[in-house]
Order: sequence, then C-alpha cells, then structure tokens
Amino acid sequence: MTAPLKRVAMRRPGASLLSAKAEDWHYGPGFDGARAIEQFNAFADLVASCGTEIIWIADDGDGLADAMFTHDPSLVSDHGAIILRMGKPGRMGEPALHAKAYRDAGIPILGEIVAPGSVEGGDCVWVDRTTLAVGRGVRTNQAGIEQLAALLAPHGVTVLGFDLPLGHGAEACLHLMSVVSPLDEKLALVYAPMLPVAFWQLLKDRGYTLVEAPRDEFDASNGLNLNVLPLTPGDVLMVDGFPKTRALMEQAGCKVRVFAADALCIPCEGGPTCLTRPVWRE
Ligand SMILES: NC(=O)NCCC[C@H](N)C(=O)O
Repeated sequence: MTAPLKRVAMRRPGASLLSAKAEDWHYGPGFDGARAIEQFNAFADLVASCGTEIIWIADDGDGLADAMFTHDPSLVSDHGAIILRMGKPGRMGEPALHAKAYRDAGIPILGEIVAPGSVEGGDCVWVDRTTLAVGRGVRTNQAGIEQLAALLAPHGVTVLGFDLPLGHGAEACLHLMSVVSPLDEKLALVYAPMLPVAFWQLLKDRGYTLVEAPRDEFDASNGLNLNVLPLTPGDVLMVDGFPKTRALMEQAGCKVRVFAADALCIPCEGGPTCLTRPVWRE
C-alpha cells in the first residue's frame, strides 16, 4: 500500500457534486461544491506531478456525488481488479463505473461482490502481499468478506475480518482506513482508541511501528488527519491544518506534503486515500 504509486483511478467532481444536497449525502458544515472542485483540482495536480498516471472516470452529471471517492467501489489485487458492492445505498451505482473503466483500460477483472454481500475499498488494508485485513462494519458485512476470501484464496491471499465500532452512527462514514493509514512498508499512522484490538495485535506481530494520531486533531478534522496517502514509501500527502499529526509523521522519518481540503475532504468525510483508487504500485 506504500510502494510508488504508478497508476490510479480518479473521478474529477463536476455536475454531480455541484447539484448535491448536503443532507442527502451526510455532508457536514463547510460543504461548498465549487470550492471542493477547486481543491480537488489542486490535489489531482499534485498527484500527477509525482509522475502517477491517472485513469479518469467521468462525472457526466449522473448524480453520484460520492463517486469522487474512487477508493471504495473496487479493489485491485496482484491477480486482477475486484468490483465491490457498496454498503451506502446512495453509492450503489458506482461499481459499474469502475468495471467499465477497467474494461476500457484493459485491466483484468478477477471477480465481483454480489448481494447480500457488501465490501467497500476503504475497509480493505493490505498488511502484506498475502494478507488482506477487512473491517466489518456498517459498509462491509460478513457475506462480503467471505466472498472476497473465496476470490483471493486460490491466489494464496488470506482475508481476515475485524469488527469496527459504530462510531458516529450508521449514516456516518467509518472504514478500517478511517483508523489506519500505512505510511511506509512497516510504518502506519493509527487512531489507537478506535483500532480493533486483534488488528492492532496483527500489526505489532508483523513488525509495524505505529504512529499514534492525537485525539484533538482527529476530532477537529472529522478523522481526516488520519487519512494520509503515500506517494512513495515515506513520502505522504495529507490534508492541511493538522500540525501535530504532521510533526509526528516527520519525527517518524516521513516527508509530508499537504493540500487545502476544508471544503472537499472534511465535510464530505473522505481524504486523499479515499479520492484515489491505486491500480498499480510497484
Ligand atoms: N475510503 C473512504 O474513507 N472513503 C470516504 C467516503 C466518503 C463518502 N462520503 C461516504 O460516505 O462513503
């Protein structure tokens, strides 16, 4: 999850975000579609300037405001893409957009999650090449985890499920990636009070060093201080405005870049990892 980001799928927000009503999407105070688009454009320029190729999924006014969070409707393994099935009802139309993008790009599709299963990409964390940790919560259920395990087992990948807390309730976005961001091969930023204990133990057993994000910045950022995107190992991109979290990552040896996201990420509940679906890291 931290090797150099070579290729990524993204969707530039447009008509769908501009016409979105905050109350329909659980967007918080500060949501401003036009400013969010400006902030997204600056973010996308930063990603592209690091040499990452972007596969663009178009926003043609389909009304899918959350579709800019391309991390969630699909997952990519060494054995092909997996088309997921969303737990948030308003996002059900998004996996078909990803299936089309993969077909158009000639990327093989390993399989898909079907009803009654649901899995969102934000709940999936590769602990190493053959271990996928999956958060079981509001967005991802046991049936989905079992389907994912069946797709990946023939390729030697073990899928492990970990229960998530309810957090701020069923409407709010809480993924496993809301409480952990890998930063370098064996280094991760975590919000310790909400980590599933067995997942925390697994990370320690696998030799991870854990940087603990401070509670005040986690609360002030709606959890987005924790959502950090590695561009290459230890070279990471985060939402601006959270100096304590930034300093802790720098003390752990990371180079930290920031982008303005008060209209984009904090009200819409998704950060730089959520805005990108890594397709190839190497
Ligand atoms: N992986 C992520 O954490 N994605 C963020 C998705 C935010 C979006 N508003 C949602 O509720 O699904």
